Amino acid sequence: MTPIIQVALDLLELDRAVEIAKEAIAGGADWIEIGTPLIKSEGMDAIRTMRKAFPERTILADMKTVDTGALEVEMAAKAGADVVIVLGSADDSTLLDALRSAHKYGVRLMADLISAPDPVKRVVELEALGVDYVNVHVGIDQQMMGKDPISLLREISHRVNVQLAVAGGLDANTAAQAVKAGARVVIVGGNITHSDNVTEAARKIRQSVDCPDAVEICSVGTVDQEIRKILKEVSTSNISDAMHRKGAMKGIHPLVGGKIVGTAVTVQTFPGDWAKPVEAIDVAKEGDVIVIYNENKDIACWGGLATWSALNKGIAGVVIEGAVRDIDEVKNLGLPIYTSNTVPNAGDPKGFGEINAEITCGGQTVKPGDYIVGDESGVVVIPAERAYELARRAKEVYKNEKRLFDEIKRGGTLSEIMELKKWEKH
Ligand SMILES: O=C(CO)[C@H](O)[C@H](O)COP(=O)(O)O
Repeated sequence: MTPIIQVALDLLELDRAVEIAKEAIAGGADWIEIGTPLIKSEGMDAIRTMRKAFPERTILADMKTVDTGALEVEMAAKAGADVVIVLGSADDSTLLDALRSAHKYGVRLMADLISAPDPVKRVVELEALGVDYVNVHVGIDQQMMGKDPISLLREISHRVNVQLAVAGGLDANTAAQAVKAGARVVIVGGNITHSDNVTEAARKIRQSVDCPDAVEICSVGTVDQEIRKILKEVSTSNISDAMHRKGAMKGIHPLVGGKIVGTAVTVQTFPGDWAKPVEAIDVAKEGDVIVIYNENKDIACWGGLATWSALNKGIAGVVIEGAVRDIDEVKNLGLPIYTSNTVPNAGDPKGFGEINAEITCGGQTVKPGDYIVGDESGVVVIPAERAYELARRAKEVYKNEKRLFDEIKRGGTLSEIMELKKWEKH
C-alpha cells in the first residue's frame, strides 16, 4: 500500500495555509491537516475554507481533543473534516463518546499519542477501543529537546494492527525510516510548510516515502557537531528570537567581521593587563571563542601579535568588552573580532585575573563552554545546557523566515502576510 503523506498546516493565517496546501499537493502531499494553531486562530472556519478549497481531498482536523469528545468531533465533522484527531491520553469515556459521534457523522478518528505516559501500553488500549488510526507523535517542543518518534514507532508497530500515523519533525530521511518502520500515514509539518519551496520539499518527501530503500540514512554526528552545524546556518537574530530576546551582548560590535560559532573560553582581566587574554590562547582548543572582560576601554588587552597566535591555534574568534589595538594589522589577518572599543595603547602583562571563570561580557553572563555566535548584527551567548534546544528553535525561526521572504518576494508585504493588525494587542 502506498504510504499517505499528510501535510500539517500549523500556521495562524488561513490564506497562507490554503496557498501552502496547494503547493504541497502539487509536490505530492495527499491529505491536508488543519493544525491545532490554525484551528485556534480561525476556529471551524478553517475547516470550512479548506473543504471548499479542496473538495476532493481528505481533510483532518487536529482538534487535540481531551474532553467533550462527541461535541468536538461533531463540530469538526459538520465543518467538513474527514478525520478528527483526539488525544490518545484522553480518558476512555472521552474517546468512546468521540467514537460514537464519529460513527454518527461518518468521520474517522485518529488518536494522537503525544505525551501519553505509557504509549506502548496505550496504543494497545486505543486499538481495542476501536480508533481508526493511532498517531505516534513527538510534539514540536519535545523535538527541540532531541526526541524523535522513529524508535517509538519501531517499538509499537509489531504490537498492533491498527493503522499507524507518525509525526514529529519528519524530513525526507526520517520519513523513509518511518515507512520502513511500519507507518501508513506520514505527517510532515515544518519541513514542508516552512520551506521556501513547498512543492519541492513535498516532492522530496514523496520520493522518500515511495522508495524508502533508496534513501541514504545519514548519521547526525555528536550533539556538539549538530549544534555547531545548526548555529552556522542560523543568524544571531534568529537565535535572539528563539531566546525570547535574551542572550544578546550590548555594546559589542564587529571589528573584523565574519561569522563566529564556537564554545567560550572565558577571561576576566584587569585594566590593560594582557597576560590572561594571551595565555587563554594556549588554553583554548581549535574552534573555541575567547571571550574577554577587561574593565577598561582605554587600554588595549588584545592586538596584532595575540591575533596571529590565535590564528595559529585555530581559534574561531574573539569577543572583548574592552579595547583592541593594531587595527590595520588585525583587519588584514581576518580573525573575526568583536569588541567595544579600539585604542592605540596597551598595558602590561601583570597576570591578574582568571581564565575559565564565569564572567559578564556585554552585559551577559558567559560560562566556559557556552556557545558564542557572532555575525554582523552582534554577538549572542547560548547557555551550554540549553544549546541543543535553542539551536533547534533558532532553526525553526530561520525556516519560518525563509518562507516569509519567499512570500514577500512574490509581492506581498510583511504586515499583509502576517495579518499584523489582527494580532495587535487589544
Ligand atoms: O501536531 C503537531 C504539533 O503538535 C504538528 O502538526 C506535527 O508535529 C507535525 O509537524 P512537524 O513535522 O513540524 O513536527
